[in-house]
Amino acid sequence: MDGVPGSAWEDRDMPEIPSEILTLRASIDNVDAALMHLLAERFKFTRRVGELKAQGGLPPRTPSVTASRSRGSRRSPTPRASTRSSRRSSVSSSSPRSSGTTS
Ligand SMILES: C=C(O[C@@H]1C=C(C(=O)O)C=C[C@H]1O)C(=O)O
Repeated sequence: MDGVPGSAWEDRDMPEIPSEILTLRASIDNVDAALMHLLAERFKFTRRVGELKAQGGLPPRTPSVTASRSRGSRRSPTPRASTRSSRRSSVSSSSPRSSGTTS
């Protein structure tokens, strides 16, 4: 790989890594872990939605829901099916600190 731009440096050629880079790498690892946790939580919720849809004879995909989600809209297209209290408990149950062993 000699002479290839961007190729890995040999360890012996590597200058000392500034401590700020080490700190930033640790922060990046923490963010990655949090993202993984959130994606796992999200998957639990969408899987449960899928189970409930299958039980209720609903189609697996609801285009209006996924479209409003990708626009960043928090408003449910089916407000009669949502309540404030259930929403609040859903949010709190997805906190990384409170649900490390709920999988
Ligand atoms: C969450 C809903 O639908 C689900 C949402 C998905 C998503 O956002 O990735 C995927 C599958 C759907 O079953 C819903 O209809 O409320």
